[in-house]
Amino acid sequence: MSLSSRGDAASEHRAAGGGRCGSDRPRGSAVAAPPEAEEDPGARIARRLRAVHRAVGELRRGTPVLLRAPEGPLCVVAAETAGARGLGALAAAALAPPLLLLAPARAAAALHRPVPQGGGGREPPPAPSAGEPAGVVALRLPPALLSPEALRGLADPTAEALLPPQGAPASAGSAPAGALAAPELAPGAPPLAGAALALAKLARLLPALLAAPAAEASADRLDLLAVPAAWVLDYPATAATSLARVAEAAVPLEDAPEARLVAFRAADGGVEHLAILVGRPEELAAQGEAPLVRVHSECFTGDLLGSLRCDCGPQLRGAIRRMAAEGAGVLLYLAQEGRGIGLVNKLRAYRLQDAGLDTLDANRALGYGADERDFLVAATMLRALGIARVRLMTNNPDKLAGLAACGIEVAGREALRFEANGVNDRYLATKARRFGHLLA
Ligand SMILES: Nc1nc2c(ncn2[C@@H]2O[C@H](COP(=O)(O)OP(=O)(O)OP(=O)(O)O)[C@@H](O)[C@H]2O)c(=O)[nH]1
Ligand SMILES: [Zn+2]
Repeated sequence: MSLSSRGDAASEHRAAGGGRCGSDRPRGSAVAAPPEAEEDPGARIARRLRAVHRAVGELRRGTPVLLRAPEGPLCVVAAETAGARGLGALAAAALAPPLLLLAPARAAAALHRPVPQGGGGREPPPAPSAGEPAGVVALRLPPALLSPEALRGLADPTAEALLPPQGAPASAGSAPAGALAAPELAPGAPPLAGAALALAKLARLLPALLAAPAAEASADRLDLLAVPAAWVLDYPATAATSLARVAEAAVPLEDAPEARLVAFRAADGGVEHLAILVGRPEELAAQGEAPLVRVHSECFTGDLLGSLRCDCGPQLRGAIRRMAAEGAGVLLYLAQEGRGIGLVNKLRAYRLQDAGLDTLDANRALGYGADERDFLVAATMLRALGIARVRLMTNNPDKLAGLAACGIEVAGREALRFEANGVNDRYLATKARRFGHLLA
């Protein structure tokens, strides 16, 4: 069986960078890591991961963070969570008026017009979005838009429209709203804009941040967390390769009484991923056979609630049943909700889909890539289980390519298709047409 994807239906998503392994970000001077003293490599990795993890927490709390690089720090606060205190701290740190950093699709919506390719951004996008419509766009905001409510409206396409199209009357007799309080395209984005957006994505927030250059001393002066931009960009790959087994127990399942769960955790104590082992797949692997493997991204709505919007629930149960029938298999249950954008953003994407966008364009309208996952996490877990060859249960050619790129030999593909249910028809059709899924 050919493992390559259908040549005639090369998906635009894959052309945009699907199926990679870990970070392939360019290493430019703008994000070079600072020199570090001699340190045990494990301790160094854990320290870097922890620093990024803490920065993620600060953004989620609405507190600014200082991104460090040789060019000088950039102070950023997330548009979604910034309150008056966060904006005050950013203003106190700022050496110049702040800019709003957005993904191109969101910037175009905020400006009510297309943005030039590259959008004035000077830095290539970070790894999770490599190949997506490029760049980060910076907007200048008039003072009226430097409020928490206005920033949330600019960041969130599902928020009530705060800004009528430029020139459209806000209400009878008043001046055009756009003339009073419209964002403007800035000539360029700051050098660390890509790292800023990457940090917001790690926080599973809308990728929209207010950013200003700051002095090094502002970290101490204002008690702000500072983290090297390079560590932010490296976080997904570093976290994935640091995964280690932390717990294991037998968990008999309705469909597979001989099941065990193995939990994996990254060195920063961050998000945990699970392997569900049916039978003894490690023994098959030790004998040189390729066990059945499913790489399943978490879907709270489909897996747990039985949502009809997707096909995740039937795929989860169906894969476990097939493994039980065959006597062995591994299902990796990865904490990659919503193809890596998180549950809150997936709900937002559903709102946009209810308004007419498909699943791919909805992600982009939020400022995310079509698929933010990479499969280094899965490859690391499989290797830790002693499994280097697999028969992969999937319809997604990116998973085949992604695992192979991470050094796992994909000896075969097992389709995992379920009939459309009357609600998910368009979703499945989009997966086939725009992601190149093998659903025919
Ligand atoms: N962003 C977003 N995520 C979705 C949507 N519908 C389902 N998901 C998420 O998509 C992920 C499931 O995708 P998958 O089933 O791995 O895998 P796949 O890419 O479809 O490939 P298969 O292996 O063939 O199933 C889960 O994390 C779901 O939460 C959607 O409309 N938008
Ligand atoms: Zn789902």
